[in-house]
Amino acid sequence: MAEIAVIGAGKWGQALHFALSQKQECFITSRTKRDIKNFVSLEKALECQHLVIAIPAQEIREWLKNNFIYTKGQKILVAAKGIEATTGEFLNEIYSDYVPEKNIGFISGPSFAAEVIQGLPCALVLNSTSKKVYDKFKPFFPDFIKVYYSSDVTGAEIAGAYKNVLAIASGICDGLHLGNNARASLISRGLVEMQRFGKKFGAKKSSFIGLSGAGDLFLTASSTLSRNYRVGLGLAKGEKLENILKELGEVAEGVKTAEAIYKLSSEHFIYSPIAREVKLILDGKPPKESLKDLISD
Ligand SMILES: NC(=O)C1=CN([C@@H]2O[C@H](COP(=O)(O)OP(=O)(O)OC[C@H]3O[C@@H](n4cnc5c(N)ncnc54)[C@H](O)[C@@H]3O)[C@@H](O)[C@H]2O)C=CC1
Ligand SMILES: O=C(CO)COP(=O)(O)O
Repeated sequence: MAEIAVIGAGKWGQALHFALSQKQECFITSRTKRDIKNFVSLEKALECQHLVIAIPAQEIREWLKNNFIYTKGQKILVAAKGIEATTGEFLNEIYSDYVPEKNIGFISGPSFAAEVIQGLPCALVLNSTSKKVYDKFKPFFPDFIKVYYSSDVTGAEIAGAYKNVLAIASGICDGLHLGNNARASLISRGLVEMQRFGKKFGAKKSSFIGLSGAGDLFLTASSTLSRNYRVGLGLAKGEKLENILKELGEVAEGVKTAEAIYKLSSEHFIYSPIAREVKLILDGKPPKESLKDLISD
C-alpha cells in the first residue's frame, strides 16, 4: 500500500504531488480523471495512511460530507487557504467534524505552485496542534522544500486566507498605477490588519511576521503569478468580476474570503478597513472611491 496520496489535482495539488513524488511513490486523485502518473480512484487514495487535501476552501464542506470516509486513523494535511464565506468558519473548524485534531495539519507559507513544480527552493510551515503530524509528514518532503513546524493552526490559517484578500487589494493598487510607495503602505498596513484580526481569534503574533504571514503576503501581493493579485488588476481596469474569474479559470480564494472576513469583522467588531474595501469593490464599488475612503480618516 502506498503511503501517501494527494486529493485534488488543481495547480497546488499537482505541485504537491510532484514534490511528494521525489522521495517515494505518491498517488493523486481528483473528481475528473487526469493524465498524471500514479493517478488513482478516490477509493484507492483514501486507503493511504497519509493524505494531502488540496480542494478549495469554499468546496470542502460539501466534499467532506459526500466523499470522505475517515475510518483508518489517517494523518491529513490541508493545503487550501481560505475561510468559508457562508458561515465564516475556518478550515480547522470544518475539518474538526471529520478528523481528530491530533491527526490533522495545515500547510502555510509562500509557495507558488508554478515554482514548486519546477523544483525551485521553497519554505513551508506545517501547522498542527500535534507535532506528531509534522514528524510524520516532514520526511515525505523533498530536499528543495524546507518544512518548519508551528502549533499555531489558527494564526497560519488566518494569515494564509487574509493575504489572498490583501493580494487583491495590492493588484487593485498596482492596476490603478498608484506607485511603489502606495503598495508598500498597503502591504504593511495589511499585515497589521491581519494580525489584529487574528488576535481576536487567539492567533499568535509571531505567525504574522513569519513565513505564514509576511512571507506569503509579500509574495502574493507583489507578483502576477498570484491569481488573487491578477483579480485585483482586472478590477482596477473596470472589468466585471464574473469575466475576470472566467478568464482566470482557477480559484482565487480571496474573493470569497473577503466576504468571510467582512462577516466576521462585523460580528466581532474588528477594524478591517482594507478587507472591507475589497469586499465592497467585489460588490461593485468603484476602486478609486475605495481608495479615497481608505486614505481619508
Ligand atoms: N496554486 C498555488 O500556488 C497555491 C494554492 N494554494 C491553495 O490551494 C487550494 C487549491 O488551489 P489550486 O489547486 O491552485 O486551485 P485550482 O483552481 O488550480 O484547482 C482547484 C482544484 O479543486 C478541485 N475542486 C474544486 N471544487 C471541487 C469539488 N467540489 N470537489 C472536488 N474537487 C473540487 C478542482 O477540480 C481543481 O482540481 C486553494 O485554497 C489555494 O488557495 C495554496 C498554496 C499555493
Ligand atoms: O498561496 C499562494 C502562494 O503561496 C498562491 O496564491 P494565489 O492563489 O493568489 O495564486
